[in-house]
Amino acid sequence: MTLVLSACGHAHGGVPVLRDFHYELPDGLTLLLGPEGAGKSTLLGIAASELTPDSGTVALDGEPAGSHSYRRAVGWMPDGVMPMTGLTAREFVAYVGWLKGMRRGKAWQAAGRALERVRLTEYAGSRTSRLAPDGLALLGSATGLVHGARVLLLDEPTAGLHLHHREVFQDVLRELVDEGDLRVLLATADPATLPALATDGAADTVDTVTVLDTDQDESAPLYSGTAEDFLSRAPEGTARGRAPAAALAAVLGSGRGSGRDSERGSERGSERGDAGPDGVQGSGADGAEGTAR
Ligand SMILES: Nc1ncnc2c1ncn2[C@@H]1O[C@H](COP(=O)(O)OP(=O)(O)OP(=O)(O)O)[C@@H](O)[C@H]1O
Repeated sequence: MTLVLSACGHAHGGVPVLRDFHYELPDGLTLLLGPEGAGKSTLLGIAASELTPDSGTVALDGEPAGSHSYRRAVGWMPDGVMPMTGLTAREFVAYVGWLKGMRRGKAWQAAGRALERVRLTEYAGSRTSRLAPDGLALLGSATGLVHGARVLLLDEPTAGLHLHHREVFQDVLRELVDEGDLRVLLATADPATLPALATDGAADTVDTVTVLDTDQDESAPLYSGTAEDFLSRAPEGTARGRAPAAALAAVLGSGRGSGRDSERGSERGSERGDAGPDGVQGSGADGAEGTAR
């Protein structure tokens, strides 16, 4: 099962974000990192067929994005789940299933199962407007799963959550991936989104880390590698808790040091007065499993 973006181009307001972009979603759980404006939401939106690329193709096992089977197979949780006043958690999830083309009865049954998978069964009858932020994040995942998704796309799902709730969310995601035929792509600007990255559980939790940057050549991610390889990019002696942020800074630093500033990157960089990521120069170990360009 493979979700592939081939030669995709997309511009916002005439400024290219992706150009001739190729991406194949890896197995398991992939963390998509990068600073604000790097194009993470754009990539997710295209993969979710919420955005139509200006050029190129998107397909899951040969089924084109936008087709009925593609939409059923790909679940998407956009940045920030808005509760629907008046609907219970189960009604909300069932409603999303119905929007995805399920019959009402099936959507209702599937909503119960989806809530169980994200550990929200006890809140099934609660109004969505009453759910705490962590409950909403889990609810968003349930809406992504209700229609039997094989790919789950999550945009900043844990923004603003306390550490404990991020840990619960991370454990739920890992369980979902380990249960079987599900790939997850989680986009965030914050490498501490999944607490495991800052502990020794990184390799068991995150399968792949992919990095986009504003300054990259838009045809491929700046970096893609295992969690272990990614963390090894942090300068030697970095405390484990700081390793995710330091590794990201190093990867971004090595990309920006390569002198391949894109049109978009140059524009964005000058807009922000951005002189580079925290002054960290990228070097790090050359992991065999990762690619940094
Ligand atoms: N609807 C839009 N109209 C105009 N420009 C947009 C639009 N959406 C995104 N952009 C611009 O495209 C670039 C990529 O945005 P995108 O949201 O994909 O990045 P991101 O990595 O997800 O950033 P963030 O974490 O801030 O959401 C940014 O410079 C952004 O300002």
